[in-house]
Amino acid sequence: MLLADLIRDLDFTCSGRTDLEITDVVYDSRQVKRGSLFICLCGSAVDSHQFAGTAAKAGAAAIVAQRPVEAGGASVVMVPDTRLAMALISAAWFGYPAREMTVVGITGTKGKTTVSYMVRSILETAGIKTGVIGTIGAVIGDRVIKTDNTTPESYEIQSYLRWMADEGCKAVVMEASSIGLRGHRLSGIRFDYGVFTNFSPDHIGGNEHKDLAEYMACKRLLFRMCKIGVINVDDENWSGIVEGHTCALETFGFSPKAELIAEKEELVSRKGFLGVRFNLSGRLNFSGVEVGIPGRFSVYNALAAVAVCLHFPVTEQNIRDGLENVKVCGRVEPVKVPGNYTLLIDYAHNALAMRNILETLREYHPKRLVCMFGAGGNRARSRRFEMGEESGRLADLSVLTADNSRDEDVMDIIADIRTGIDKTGGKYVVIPDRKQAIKYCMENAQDGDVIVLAGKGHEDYQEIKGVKYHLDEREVVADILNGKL
Ligand SMILES: CC(=O)N[C@H]1[C@@H](OP(=O)(O)OP(=O)(O)OC[C@H]2O[C@@H](n3ccc(=O)[nH]c3=O)[C@H](O)[C@@H]2O)O[C@H](CO)[C@@H](O)[C@@H]1O[C@H](C)C(=O)N[C@@H](C)C(=O)N[C@H](CCC(=O)O)C(=O)O
Ligand SMILES: Nc1ncnc2c1ncn2[C@@H]1O[C@H](COP(=O)(O)OP(=O)(O)OP(=O)(O)O)[C@@H](O)[C@H]1O
Repeated sequence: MLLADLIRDLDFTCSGRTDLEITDVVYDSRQVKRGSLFICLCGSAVDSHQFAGTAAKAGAAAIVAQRPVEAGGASVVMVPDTRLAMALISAAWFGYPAREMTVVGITGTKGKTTVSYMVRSILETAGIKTGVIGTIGAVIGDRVIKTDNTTPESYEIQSYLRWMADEGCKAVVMEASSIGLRGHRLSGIRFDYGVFTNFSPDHIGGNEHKDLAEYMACKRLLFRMCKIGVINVDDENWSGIVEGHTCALETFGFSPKAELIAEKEELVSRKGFLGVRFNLSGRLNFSGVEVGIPGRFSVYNALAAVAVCLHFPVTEQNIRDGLENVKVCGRVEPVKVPGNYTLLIDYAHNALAMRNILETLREYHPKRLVCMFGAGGNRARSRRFEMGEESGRLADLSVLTADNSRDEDVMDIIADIRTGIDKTGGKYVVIPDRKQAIKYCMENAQDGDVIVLAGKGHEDYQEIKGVKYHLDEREVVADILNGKL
């Protein structure tokens, strides 16, 4: 592709030729080859403008920069912001794949992943092939490309969008993190729908946001990039989030002022199913809609998903089936077992997440709430005491085992967890081998128990002494049921 075609959407000045053939677009100098276009970025640790000369020596045909650089004979494209430039160049490089699909973006402090999967579940039930890009990875059906970030770098996003369009996806749902929005990872994409789930203090400090105001300002950006904003009006911050919006607005919530309203929600518990049931009114009139994810907040996530899906050719039955059967990999994910108890896999690996999940599950009044977990090695010790305290307080039985112990001895980690549990008088057993701990939970399950395997979620490995061993808890459960373990 010619440099001129790649940069035509940018506000730029160029020294050097623009009729050069570009062989690749890269933003890491170590990957530059002959004919590459190298984009200099100001990162949190490194300002890669310093590598422009090295990139030119390695054969880069052109360099994109936001300040003067030493670039040998390469053409230099000067832009005000190289991250914005990278998003626009990447979109051009991959042939504007977002234009070939209906694009949904989800922002908010909590619920982004869950709403994405709910939208996908409803659309795919209606036969609309849907890709997802978010915390779990770039996903089509069972295929997952793991991502480092909830909202990956713009180049990666555009490459996943190309993959999805080429695979015949008609829609794509993307988690739009505030950091991703701030860093122009989503720039150049015209979202058909932008969703706001909720807003609470999070991601402040360190490399993230300087304060709450900046966090909100970044979330706001989505509603200047989409055609229709779908807004939770029960969240007290909603008007701050849509300030300066350029999209049409649609609303959901329990509030009678919302356009899509939930009513009469109740918790539902039956074998292998923990969820919520509610009625929909306002734009729809459905009674007894069930969502297969526990917690009252599932109603909000479902409302957001339904509000989006109403814009697609979906039937009432598609909505009902999609919500009832939705599964989010590793997030209170039910695993089928023959016994009369419920087995869940969840990602909770700190005290707050553990409290959230255990309090949510307590509301279902299980016979016993059993929590199996460990804690990561080479990480803050306080986390272990706190997790021990939460599980000791909220679970009827804690099964202590290994997580990613890394370089530490698993028994030392468990000793710290026990210190926390001992404060509460909660019951526990210690089974350091994680597979054996799962087996113990299943073999000792009682009718009506809810058992949560906490910590691994969607991960499929266990890291011990520098080695990542394969461990997928779904496979472990299957092996136990098949008598292989
Ligand atoms: C603070 C931050 O946003 N960091 C992200 C950033 O890394 P960085 O700024 O540290 O990069 P850097 O090391 O300074 O390098 C800058 C540039 O120099 C280049 N380089 C470096 C060395 C060299 O020899 N040559 C060279 O060209 C690098 O390729 C890079 O382009 O760019 C990386 C690649 O795109 C990201 O993976 C990384 O996210 C880190 C992992 C991270 O934790 N980010 C968090 C803050 C984040 O983005 N979180 C959000 C929100 C999550 C949520 O809401 O739940 C997310 O979307 O994930
Ligand atoms: N609408 C909601 N309101 C409050 N809590 C929620 C909501 N949805 C999910 N949660 C809780 O937050 C946890 C994370 O949910 P989810 O992964 O969908 O959110 P996320 O926005 O993608 O979060 P993260 O950025 O932390 O990955 C869930 O396990 C659940 O406990």
